[in-house]
Amino acid sequence: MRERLVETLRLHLVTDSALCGERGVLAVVEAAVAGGVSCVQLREKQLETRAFVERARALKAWLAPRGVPLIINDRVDVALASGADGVHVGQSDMAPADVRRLMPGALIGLSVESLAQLEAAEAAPVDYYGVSPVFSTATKADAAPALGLAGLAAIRARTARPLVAIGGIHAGNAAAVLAAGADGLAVVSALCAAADPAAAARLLSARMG
Ligand SMILES: Cc1ncc(COP(=O)(O)OP(=O)(O)O)c(N)n1
Ligand SMILES: Cc1nc(C(=O)O)sc1CCOP(=O)(O)O
Ligand SMILES: [Mg+2]
Repeated sequence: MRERLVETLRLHLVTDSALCGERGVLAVVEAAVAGGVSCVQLREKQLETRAFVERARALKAWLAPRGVPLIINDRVDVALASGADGVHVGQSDMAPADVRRLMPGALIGLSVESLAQLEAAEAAPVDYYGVSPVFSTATKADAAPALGLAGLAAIRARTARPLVAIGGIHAGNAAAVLAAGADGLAVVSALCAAADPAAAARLLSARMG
């Protein structure tokens, strides 16, 4: 059960429509999945709700036959309306227990940015943690201070739950992040801003061993 979940979370694409540019989010997702992405999180901070649901439905329709789960960032209503597989929430988003009540079978991810947040989260109904950010990143303006590999390792030592590392991760540091204890990697710019997202995903997968 845990092994299957970890396999699913292994290479997690978090979308950014500005970085995808004129190619569009769906085209970048298609290429990244062809290159080895195992899970997609649709993250839309500006899109109006109706357009967000439509984009989520289009992604779900393309991903489902390929066995790749769709996770929605922040928005349980969008996840429910689109039939998505899960929701990723942060420390100020809807509490995991409330997400679980609304979506009993969903894959629920929670961001943890410190050991204190981890301790508080261990009793919550969460399937995986987003350990964030491991390295500093320009992609999220309000990210917490970087944990570094030592911070990730300290979190690894305190929980058996799957850890998905995020923040500043690319092919050049992927192996080190896994060696520090991550089960999976979540990336935005290394895929969404890549000239060839399929090739970028293949390189990341290769570096993950
Ligand atoms: C896998 C993963 N980890 C962490 C985050 C960050 O979530 P959050 O703290 O809610 O910040 P926003 O993404 O909502 O800006 C994530 N999205 N995915
Ligand atoms: C979506 C997100 N959440 C973060 C957090 O620290 O919670 S960092 C981040 C963006 C990561 O982008 P990139 O792979 O381009 O560094
Ligand atoms: Mg959030």
